[in-house]
Parts: sequence; structure tokens; C-alpha cells
Amino acid sequence: MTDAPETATPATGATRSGFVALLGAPNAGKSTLVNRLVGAKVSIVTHKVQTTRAIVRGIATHDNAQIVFIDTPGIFKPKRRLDTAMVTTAWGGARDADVILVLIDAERGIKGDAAAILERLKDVRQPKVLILNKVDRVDPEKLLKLTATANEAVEFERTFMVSALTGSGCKDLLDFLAKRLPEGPWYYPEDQISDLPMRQLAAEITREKLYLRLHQELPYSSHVETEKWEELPNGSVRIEQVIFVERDSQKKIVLGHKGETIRAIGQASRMEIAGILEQKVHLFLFVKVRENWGDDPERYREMGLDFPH
Ligand SMILES: Nc1nc2c(ncn2[C@@H]2O[C@H](COP(=O)(O)OP(=O)(O)OP(=O)(O)O)[C@@H](O)[C@H]2O)c(=O)[nH]1
Repeated sequence: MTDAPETATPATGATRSGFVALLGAPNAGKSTLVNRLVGAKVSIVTHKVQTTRAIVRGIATHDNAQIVFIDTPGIFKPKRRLDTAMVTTAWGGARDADVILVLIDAERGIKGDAAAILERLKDVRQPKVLILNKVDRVDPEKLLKLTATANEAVEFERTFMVSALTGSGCKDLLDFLAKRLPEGPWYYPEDQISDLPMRQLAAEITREKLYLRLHQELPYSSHVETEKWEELPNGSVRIEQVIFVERDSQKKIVLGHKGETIRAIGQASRMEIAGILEQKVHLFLFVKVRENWGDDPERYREMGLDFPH
């Protein structure tokens, strides 16, 4: 990774730092785990699969170490161009990392995407750590069997059993990572938890509210962009965002009866953004129909993805 800013804050004593990639099937709990380890909300969690489109990093400081998490998009069988780009980017991120965490939903077990990830990991040289997640839902005997099966398939340095939801096992994982990363100066200032620009984070928050409210009706093809960000003299901020959908019928769903739905989404998003910024927010949401945006190379660059050829 070479894109880190040169403004790191040195801590006293020998510092450690490095990049940790999270690989896992859709819905394995990657975003929940990053949020838990970082201790603040940086990556968006919904119960829909494949919601993490851009690579979002969370930064945890633990003991003397700065741990930069690369929250990869779900690794799954690509169907559309956009999906292919996400998979390529996810594996690229893994190869740049100092440590790879392989997250498996212990309730689902090792099948489908999880099995495919283990298979592909055989060619990856970086140190690998197995994380069995959602242990709050699984009995210990099954966990032991899963551990054995996964370790037969891939050489893992360690296995951790965690619940990203309750936090169980997460401190042990942080302790391990803090010691495992190489010695070196920190990449980011101490108080920084994500290098996702605020505009993009604000768009992610609106996207989360959109999915939480319309999860049944709305396809993944919808997308939110922050188009305007204006700091006003009275200390408040005016934000304009556009929700892009692919069809007129979807636009109607997002607007809702007499604009009820978009108003509720806007209100929930505004409150959360204001909480993070600690300033008053005026949020204006617009809905636009944009067909086939998934095939537009410009969109890929905006999301930090490679356009597949
Ligand atoms: N019971 C339980 N549920 C969990 C746990 N961790 C995550 N979940 C739930 O699993 C679902 C998926 O979690 P995410 O963190 O969005 O999963 P993800 O791997 O980031 O998903 P994608 O972004 O789609 O790849 C959410 O409903 C979480 O609340 C856990 O430890 N226990």
C-alpha cells in the first residue's frame, strides 16, 4: 500500500503498523467485525448481501500498533461487470496486506463462497488467520469440526472464534494482530478512524438508510452520490445527494406515497451524519433515473475499482 498520507503521529516506544485484509463470503460479517474492532461505525452494515461496493478501511489503534483494516467487498461468483471488478479488487487488496483474516460464518459453515475462498487462498503467500464468526449462534462441537476442516484445507497461523455482534473473542484477536504486525511508524494520525472522505461516508450512510427501509423492493443497482457540500457561515452544512436508480418504477418506490419514504430516509441519514460531524446538517435528497450505470467506467474509478476489460 503506498497511498497512506505522510502525517503519521509517532507514539512513544516501538510502534507497529500494517494492513489487514478481511476476506469472506457475502454476509459473513466483515463490516460488523471491522466496526467492532475499530470501535466506531465506519463501514455500512445491512442484512443485504453485497452491499460493500467500495473498499472501506477502518483504523484501530491497540497497544502500540496501528491496524489498518481493508474491508473487501464480498467474494462471490461474478455475473455482471461491476461484480467482476469487485472480486478483482478484493483479491488485489488481500495480496497487498500484511495479514489476511479469513472470516467464515460458523452458522453457515464451509460451503459455496466460503469453500471457494479457501480453495483460492492456497496460492496466497501472506500469513492467514481463520476467524469463525457468529459463534453466538453455534454450539462448540460444530466449531471444533469447522476449525479442523478449514485448517486441513489451508495453513492458518491461528484460529479465533468470535462474535462480531456481541464482541466475544474480539479483544484476543486485536491483541494478536497488534503483536503480529511489523514494527514501523503509524500510517495515519492517531484520531483518524477511516480515510473514507466525509462526502463518501455521508453517501454510504444514506445508502444504508435506503436499504434498511426498502430492502425487499430495491435492487443493488441503486447508488448514492454526494453532489454538493457547502459549509454555511452559521456553522451548519448543506449537503445535496442524488439517489440513482435504474428505472422509473424504482424512483416511485424511493419517493413513496407523497414523498413519505424519501423524507424518512433523509431524516434518518441527516441525524446520523450530524452526529458524526457534530454540526447541524441540512440534507437534500434527489432521485434520478440513470440506466446501465453499472457499465460506466467512470463509476468504477469513483469507487476505487478497476474496470474489467
Ligand atoms: N448472530 C450474529 N450475527 C452477526 C454477527 N456478525 C454479523 N452478523 C450479522 O450478519 C449480517 C451480515 O453482516 P455484515 O457485517 O454486513 O456482513 P459482510 O460480510 O460485511 O457482508 P457484505 O458487505 O455483503 O460482504 C448482519 O445482519 C449482521 O448483523 C455475529 O457475530 N453474530
